[in-house]
Amino acid sequence: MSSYQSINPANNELMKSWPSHDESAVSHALDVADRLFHSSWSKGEIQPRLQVLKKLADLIDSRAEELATIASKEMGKLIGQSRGEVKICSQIARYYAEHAERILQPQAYPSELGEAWVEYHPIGVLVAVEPWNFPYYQLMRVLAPNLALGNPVLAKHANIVPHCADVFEKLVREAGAPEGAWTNLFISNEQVADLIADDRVQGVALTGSERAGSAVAEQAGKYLKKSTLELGGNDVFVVLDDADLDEAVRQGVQARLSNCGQVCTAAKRFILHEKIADRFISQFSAALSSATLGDPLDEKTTLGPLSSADARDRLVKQVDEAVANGATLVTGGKAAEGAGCFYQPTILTGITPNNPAYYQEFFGPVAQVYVVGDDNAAVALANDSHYGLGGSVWTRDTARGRKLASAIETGMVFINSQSDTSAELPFGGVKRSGYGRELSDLGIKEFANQKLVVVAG
Ligand SMILES: NC(=O)C1=CN([C@@H]2O[C@H](COP(=O)(O)OP(=O)(O)OC[C@H]3O[C@@H](n4cnc5c(N)ncnc54)[C@H](O)[C@@H]3O)[C@@H](O)[C@H]2O)C=CC1
Ligand SMILES: CCCCCC(=O)O
Repeated sequence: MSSYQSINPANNELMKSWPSHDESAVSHALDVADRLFHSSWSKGEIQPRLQVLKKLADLIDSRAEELATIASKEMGKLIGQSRGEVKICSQIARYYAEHAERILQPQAYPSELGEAWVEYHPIGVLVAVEPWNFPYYQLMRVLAPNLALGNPVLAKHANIVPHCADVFEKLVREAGAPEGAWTNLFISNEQVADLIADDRVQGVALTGSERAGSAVAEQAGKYLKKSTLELGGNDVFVVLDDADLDEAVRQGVQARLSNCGQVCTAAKRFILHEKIADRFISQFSAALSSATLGDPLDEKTTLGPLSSADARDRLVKQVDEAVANGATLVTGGKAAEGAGCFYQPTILTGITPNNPAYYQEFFGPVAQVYVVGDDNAAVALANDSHYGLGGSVWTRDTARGRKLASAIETGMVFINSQSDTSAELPFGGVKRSGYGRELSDLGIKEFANQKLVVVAG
């Protein structure tokens, strides 16, 4: 039985099983990608590659509804949120089409040795290992900068979103990219490891769990290949005593329930100043528990299913364990009745450091709520985490917000906005949230040979 299956998590319907790629198919894909890297496509003028990105952005826009529906059916994202994901994918393609040539211009380095500059060259074939939660965006974050730079990519997508993986590859080819520029492979973890070990592969980008990140980074390290990791997060949503409470509640609900909470930068730990905590919890709980669970294709639905039965079962176990270890359930706390992988929006309070939940990421509609007495306590709690991805701070005093943003040990902090992403801004974290940055000028240089050239003076 193929390990790549399209199963609708809203009703558990098996829509399609996808055949895996065997050794000869993988070997062929690597041969073609490596030949492409050594061709004028990768090493020549950038503009032909940027034209492909422009065309890709237009194609995505023209097929947005079809693409959004495929994603919502395959991993349960609300149709409106899938439309938003498709939109940002064309934004990323367009951003690099318009800015990559400028970003990759040689950079002068004044030096006593003579005229010196750094050039940016592609390094070769990359492997991309990506998760199901943003089935197109996670692929585009690797494709767009590396197609602009000239690195061919072999992509291994999550096993539960093969239709998204397949349609993405077809779009890239339809946009004019040659065979080998982006190749989707329905392969096993072992086949990924073999690819990373191959001399023709120069790097690997992964987004996913710590478990996957650790395994892939270990293999990359063993074979001295560059890697970037974007892993889990346990991001804080800090509400200070002078915050616009209604706006903080409104965005807090979105930040926890969007994509059924399956977002690495979702608000997961709500840290509330004691002066506003009761009001926030009351409004937040009322709003969360009024979510409309249902088919993600129904515009009236405000909370879809988790991505799979496994994801739902993991969350059930995690919340039960948190309560068994002393957490208080304010609302929710159970899988929803009926078919599909639904889970009730949930709030947990009273989580003490000796509760396993204290350091755990809840990858679903489960909010951990903590109450603190001042800003220093908020920062100390925020930083008491194995993760360091994103976070947000809510206050009417921007200087106060800036101070906390700088003190919180993560890769990204938003003030008076839930975490977000945009092509021109770097994305990534520290600690066990991984390393490296995607998007922006930083993302396109992660897998570039930043070559120094010096003309002796
Ligand atoms: N940072 C993020 O955006 C995401 C984080 N996650 C985290 O991962 C957890 C579990 O979600 P999963 O879908 O199971 O993520 P996962 O980490 O298992 O899957 C991510 C990708 O890595 C691949 N993978 C897993 N183990 C691998 C290995 N040993 N070698 C090569 N490839 C491997 C998977 O097939 C998939 O393509 C979530 O609870 C969440 O904590 C999941 C999705 C996105
Ligand atoms: C809109 C936010 C995108 C987050 C992508 C992630 O979960 O890795």
